[in-house]
Amino acid sequence: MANITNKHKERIPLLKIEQTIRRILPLDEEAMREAARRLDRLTKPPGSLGRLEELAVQLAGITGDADLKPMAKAIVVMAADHGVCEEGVSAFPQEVTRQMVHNFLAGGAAINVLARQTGAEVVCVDIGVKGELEDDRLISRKVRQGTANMAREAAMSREEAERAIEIGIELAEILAGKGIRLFATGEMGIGNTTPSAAVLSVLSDVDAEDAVGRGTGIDDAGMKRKQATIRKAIALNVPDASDAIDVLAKVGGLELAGLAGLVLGAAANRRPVVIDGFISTVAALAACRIAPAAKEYLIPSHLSEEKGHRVALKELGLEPMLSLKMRLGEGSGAVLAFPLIDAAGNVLREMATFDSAGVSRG
Ligand SMILES: O=C(O)c1ccc[n+]([C@@H]2O[C@H](COP(=O)([O-])O)[C@@H](O)[C@H]2O)c1
Ligand SMILES: Cc1cc2nc[nH]c2cc1C
Repeated sequence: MANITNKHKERIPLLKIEQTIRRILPLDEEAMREAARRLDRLTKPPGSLGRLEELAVQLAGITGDADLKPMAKAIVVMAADHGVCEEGVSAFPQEVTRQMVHNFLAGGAAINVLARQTGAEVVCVDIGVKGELEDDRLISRKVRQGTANMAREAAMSREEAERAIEIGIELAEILAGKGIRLFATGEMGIGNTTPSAAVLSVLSDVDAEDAVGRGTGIDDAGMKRKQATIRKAIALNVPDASDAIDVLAKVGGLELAGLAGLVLGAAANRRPVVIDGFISTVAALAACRIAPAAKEYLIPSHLSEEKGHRVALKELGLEPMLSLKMRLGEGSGAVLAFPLIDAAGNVLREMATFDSAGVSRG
């Protein structure tokens, strides 16, 4: 079992994580072969639909069924705060996290607009926002009131990181049980590009400079502070690169751990999960270090402008489908990939074959 030491085996949260890891199976090769055979009978030169064909084969492998059905979709937006904001690493104040949660719930954020356009549900989760949030439409799963400042101490305890992962797993299970067939990762957390860069730096063994970007738009002096803060946090906390849960706990964030759990839960339930920008991709990377088999369940969406995103995608071997100069987060890029994923299913389901249409093969 990947990255699980005996020392922690007795604990209940880890048992849940461990059970989930065991449930993540390789893709169904027979369903993939069947989808590929069908694609080759359709009225087009073989392979001419490129990425759409790859997507169709992957979806068949994930779901175990070459009859691709229309998919109910949900974007899970995990919101949390970051003690490291004390170091002056974001262009925006911390209270924007809570304010944006209200905006998500009221339906006024970019993710709400884009989700409506694709008929997808936005599920907003408080996994660690500072302050109280009372709203029936919010999924309240606060693990703690934001992380601690990782430049001074561990961002959270191992138990808290495990709890956040478990919350992500549980949400995937609940939503899958309610008929959701396609997941997307989304997040909101002022300051979260800093822990994301720290986690990436440790997991991919790259220098802070290559992992760090401007986030919400910090200036050059802020960039230098970000790099120095990440180096300091890593030197102080000494995260174990071979143990992604340790890395998430020491220099990560609650929404990062929650999204890692969502990826694991989606994969264990044989559901594809569309990965948004920088923060989401780092969370997916952590999930794949916990359970390498989860990788096959990931669908990349866009290339974020955030500098470290390329590094994180490369580490996962993922090639984004869109490049829109976006750097918003919230799941906005992932949702924009939904029509492409639907298109893959539609061509497999609806296109005529050479035989049925009376078209000659080459
Ligand atoms: O998804 C991305 O690639 C992305 C890139 C830059 C910023 N963000 C969003 O901006 C916030 C983090 O930026 P910062 O500067 O506060 O670390 C957080 O709420 C993210 O959703 C998101
Ligand atoms: C306004 C605002 C909206 C966001 N959405 C995701 N991250 C964000 C950061 C800010 C600052």
